[in-house]
This record gives sequence, C-alpha cells and structure tokens, in this order.
Amino acid sequence: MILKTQPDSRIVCGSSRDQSGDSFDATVGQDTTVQVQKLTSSGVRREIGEVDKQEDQNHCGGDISLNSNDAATEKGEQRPMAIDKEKTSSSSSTTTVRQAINNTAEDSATTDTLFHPYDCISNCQEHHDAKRRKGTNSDNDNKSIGDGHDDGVMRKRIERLWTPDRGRIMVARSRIPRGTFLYRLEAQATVCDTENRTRRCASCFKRMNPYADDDPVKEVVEEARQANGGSVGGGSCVCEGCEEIWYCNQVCADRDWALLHAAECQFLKSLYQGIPAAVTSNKNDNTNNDNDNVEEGMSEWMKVFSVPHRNAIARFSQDDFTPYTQDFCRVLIRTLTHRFHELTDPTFIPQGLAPTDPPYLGSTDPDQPQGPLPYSCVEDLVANQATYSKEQVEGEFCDVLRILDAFQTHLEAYYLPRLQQLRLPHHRRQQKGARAGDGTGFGDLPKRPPPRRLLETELMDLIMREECNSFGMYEYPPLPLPPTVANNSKSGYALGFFTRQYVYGFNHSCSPNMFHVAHNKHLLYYAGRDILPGEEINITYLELGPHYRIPFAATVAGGADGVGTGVGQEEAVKMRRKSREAFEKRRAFLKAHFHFDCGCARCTYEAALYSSLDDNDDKVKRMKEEKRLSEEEDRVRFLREGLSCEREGCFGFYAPPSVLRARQDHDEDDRSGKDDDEGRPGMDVDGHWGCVACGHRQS
Ligand SMILES: C[S@@+](CC[C@H](N)C(=O)[O-])C[C@H]1O[C@@H](n2cnc3c(N)ncnc32)[C@H](O)[C@@H]1O
Repeated sequence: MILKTQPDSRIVCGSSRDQSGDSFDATVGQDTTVQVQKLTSSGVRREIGEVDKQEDQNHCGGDISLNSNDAATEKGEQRPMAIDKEKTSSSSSTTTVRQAINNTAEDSATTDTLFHPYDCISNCQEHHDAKRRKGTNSDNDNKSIGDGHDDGVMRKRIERLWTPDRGRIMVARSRIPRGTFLYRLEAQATVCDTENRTRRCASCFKRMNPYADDDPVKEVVEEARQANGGSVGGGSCVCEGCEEIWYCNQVCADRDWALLHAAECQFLKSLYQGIPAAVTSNKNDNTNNDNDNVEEGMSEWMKVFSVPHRNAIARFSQDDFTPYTQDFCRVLIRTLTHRFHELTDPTFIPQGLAPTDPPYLGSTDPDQPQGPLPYSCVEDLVANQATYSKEQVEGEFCDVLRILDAFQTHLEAYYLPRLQQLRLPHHRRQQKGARAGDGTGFGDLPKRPPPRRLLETELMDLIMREECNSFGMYEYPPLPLPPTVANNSKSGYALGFFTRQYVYGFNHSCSPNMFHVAHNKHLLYYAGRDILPGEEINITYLELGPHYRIPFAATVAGGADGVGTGVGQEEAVKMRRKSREAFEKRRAFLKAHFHFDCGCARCTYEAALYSSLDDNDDKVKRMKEEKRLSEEEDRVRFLREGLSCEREGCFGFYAPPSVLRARQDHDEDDRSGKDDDEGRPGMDVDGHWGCVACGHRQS
C-alpha cells in the first residue's frame, strides 16, 4: 500500500472556540422541582446542530505547535450551583432524591403503568418506522442530544438531575421492578483490546478462533464449546491493508471497512509496524532511508508530521505504550473518524438510532446498528481535568494527543482525497480500478475542504473524557477457572467509549441497583432489585465479586458478644479488618481508574462506620458500637453481596432470564441451547435468574 501526500502539506488548525467549559443553572422551585439547564458551548440542551456545523466548517490555516503542558488546565470544569443538598445527598441505598417526583400522577406507579421494555421497544419502533416511511427521520438530525434523549417513555421513568458532589445523576421517576431488562447499548467507538485482536472480531466482537495454542484457557473453552455443539473459528480473516485487524468473516470485514477501518487502516499500519528510525530522528532529514519493510512512499508520507508526532508514533510501535494505552489510542482514533465522517459526509453515517431515540430501541435486535452519536455528545462528558497527575498528562496523554493529531493530518492529507475509492472494499476496488475518469464514478471525487481540526486543548479534553467514560467489556471464564484467570475475576476483551447518556449518565455505587453485562459489542442493562421512585440509579464501575464479597458485619461482631452468629471475637476482628481493607481498596481503585472519590451510599456508610470505630477507644463502648452497626449492616446485606454468584470460585453475577436470553440470542455458538453440567452461561433460561458466568441459578 502506498501512502503519498504533498511534501509541503501543513497541519492546519481550527478556529479557536470558546473553551470556557460547561455551565449549568440549577434552581430548586417551591415544589422541589429541580431544573437543570445547561448553558453550554458544547451543547446539550440547546439546538446546536446548525451552529456547530458552521463552526466546524470554519478552519483557518496555521501550523500547530504541540505544547500540551497547559492543556489539561486550559478547560476548568465549572461546577454548577448547588441544589438543595438535603434532597440530593444519599444516605441509604434507597434514598429518595426527589420526593416531589412521587406525587405526580404519571409517577404513581401501579403495576399497569410500569413499563415493560418490550412495550417501549415496539412503541418506539413504530414511531421510528412511521417517521422513516414519511421520510421525516431527518427531523432528528439537528436536535441536541443529552436531554434530547429523554423522549417518550424514558423521560417518564428516568430523569437526570444534578448533585454538587457527583455531577449528573439518573433518578427513577417510577418504580422499575427487579429484573427489568432496560436496554442494550452500543458504544460510540469500541475496539478489541490488544490481547484479543486476533480472538474477537473487530466488527461484531464475537469470539473467533479463541485462544492462542499455548493459552491454558483454550482447552477449557474449547471443551465447553464443543460440549455445547458450538463451532470454533473458521472463516476469520485479517485486513489486507494493515494486517493488524481481524474479523470473523468477510462480511464483517467489509462492513467495518466501509464504516471505519478505511480511514484508519494505513495509519494503524504505521502505528503497529513502525516508521524508519532515521525519519523519526531528524525533522530536516529529507533522505529516504528506506527500510525494506516500509512500503514505498511511507517515509515520505511520515514527513508531514513533526518530530514529536513521529516520535510518539514510534513509541507506539516500539511497544513503549502499554496495551491499555494502545487500545485507548485506537478507540479515540475511531471516535475521530466518526467525527470526520459526520463533518465531511453526514449521509454516510449509517442510519442507526437518532440522538433523540430512546436507547433501548435496538434492544430486540442486536444486529440493528445503533450508530454513533454526533460528536457534540462527546463534548458533554465529564473530563475530571483537575484529577490527573502532571506526569500522566505530560507523558502518556501527550503521546496520545500527538498520535491523534497526526491522525487528523492523515485524515486530511490521505483519507479525504481518496474518500470514495477507499470506502470500497479491497476486492471491489481492484475490480473497479477507481481511477479518476475511468467511468466507474468512483474516481471522480468532488473536492471538499477538510473539516475543522480539533485543537490540542480539545484533543486533551477528549482524552480525559475517554478516561472517565470508557468501559471495559468483559467476559467471564467458565468454571473450573483456568490457571491464568484464577486470580483475575474476569477478562476484558474490548474497550468501549460510551457517549450515550444512558450509559455514561449512571454514576457508580458500590451497592448498585442496576447491573450490566457485556455481550459482544453491547452492554445489557437490567435492574438488580426494585428501584423505587426517586431513587438514584447506579451501576458499578468495578468488580464487586469475590474481591469485595466479604462477610457482613452481623457475623463480624457475633459470637463473643452474644449476637449469636457463632463467630468468635478473634474471627470477628479479622473479618472487620478485611471489610475495611476492601473498602479502602475499592476507593483507591476508583480514584486511580475513574478519578473520583466515591461518594456512594455504601462508602458514605462505611466511612462513618470505620471513623466512629477509630474514635472509640473504650473497648466496651467499641463493642457496643460494633454490635449496633453490625445490626444496621445486616439490613444492607444486599449492598455488600450485590448479585454475586454464590458458587465457589465464580466471578459472575446473577441476571434475569430476559438478559440471559438476550445474550444467548444471536450467539451462534450457544444456539444449541444444550444444558451443560458446568452450567454454561445462558444455557437454561426458563424463568430463573442465572449467573452470567456459570449459569448457576440464584437460590
Ligand atoms: C461516567 S460519568 C457519570 C456521569 C457524571 N456524573 C456526569 O455528570 O456526567 C463518571 C463520573 O461521574 C462522577 N461519579 C460517578 N460515580 C460517582 C460516585 N459514586 N461518587 C462521586 N462521583 C461519582 C465522577 O466524576 C466520574 O468520573
């Protein structure tokens, strides 16, 4: 593959835009109605379509100099005015955030007003289809998203409020019964993680030839799959262009090519396969130090990048990047590709869910594309700028920023001029020839101006937003746990950057009421227990399985002081210590990975618990306090245990039959539906909750 561009191509930077950050105006009315209005440059509430399009078409010349030292601090997040703290602070898992909500007619939940997800789906589907038939689907095009999502049924059931300590929160407006399968969601951009690039299809994310020969997991998985009558591998193929991205079959390869991969293919190739060292070392070195492995023109092409850009690219290819940073880069490359498509050729964006469609529209059909949302959605995400260390910003983030900036150059200089040719699948390109004037139509390209580039400050914001809003997609190893995963609860296979409000909108809780499980390229959401009107809806950002499944305090304080659980004092102290360690570990994990101090109900409760014990030196008093707290904790057993699978060694959690079925549907490998002694996931979905990992039924 030859990459050529004008040697004098310059990197063009965009017109500067208001970077002052989002601001909110939150007021609490007499009736305790909380209105959160976004006054923002990046546009959630406002009708931004026209404005942003216009802005994005403006671009001005000018060399970009990469100096991102101050990028992280450029955009300070303005915190909105605090709303009534009493109404928003949560003290228990069922805290009513907004009492007034309960009293309105539409919220007084009776059984028949409770929504069943499939009712919603069919209603929305009809609405959507009707619009399509009338050809009015485009009426969504310029609508803002965010609150714009809240149409129809969803608005009645879940709303978004603001709290000063945890930002936007999602609150149930009516009861959501335990087990309700709420929706199936696709990310803005998803990539198979580095380890799974050859195991999972980069388009549908189904498992292909699953494991390397020397991987001990292979045997276990293979056996289980064969027992289920599932097929393994077959028909997988690698992209002919970069030879880095794998697909389960040619259809997936062609689909991904047309949607995304054409834009990134050559760039990924240079990221993975490297560029000649001589080119990276001297900006002014115009000699062609062609390395045999480098295709003709490649080094010429790389000269459009500045030395820092080339060095960053070289670091990626020399494995100076951790696998996670590589994945992180690729997911952002895909996000930028979507933006580029949106701005150069909106008709090209597949007709998936419109921004204003409720996200569960696609629930019944996992093959229905949900499509990426407009880039303005990304600008609505939290970035937690102040929480990153200088080293991280100036090191890893800066490298990623340079790679993303180089990718923008690639899109302008290489991809845009060849847009139509490149979108043809490889084999069709060969047939068509696709030369200008060859009569195929594919070579006659209209000249388009490149869309406005993202500035380096915007790129840095994007990187930070991805850090706070991406979710690992995990699969659960079958029992018995193979040695490689014995100490590792679950193994990630993909990284998804979620911009849909109904994913990123949910805050974390260490005692969640909503659960999600990854299935191929989707996340499936369901209510883990009854969610009451006014209750905040939370998911968990971390593994709440065995690592945190600790004995609850009723047993902890039992035995010796007469609570009667049979646990001796020594044992009780040990358990208490374990419980405290788990608390500290969780908080440290959330701080390190998601950049916030957890303020969930469970952490608030436990923090108070441990500090009251610390303060209490008197032994008798302390034991009394422990007993009191233990009894209290007993009531919140669920908070500790969640839905963790009870089976020894299993890291899964229980899901309702509808979710198990959804995982099974369209999963060719599991189609046989055979039951298996080891309880493979989704094998038995006859009305019982089962573990997503081992299939064990909840007792
Ligand atoms: C995926 S976003 C969730 C939505 C977010 N509240 C918003 O306003 O966009 C994740 C961010 O929400 C905040 N957050 C989520 N759960 C939290 C919790 N339990 N305690 C404090 N902050 C939390 C943190 O700033 C975190 O980085």
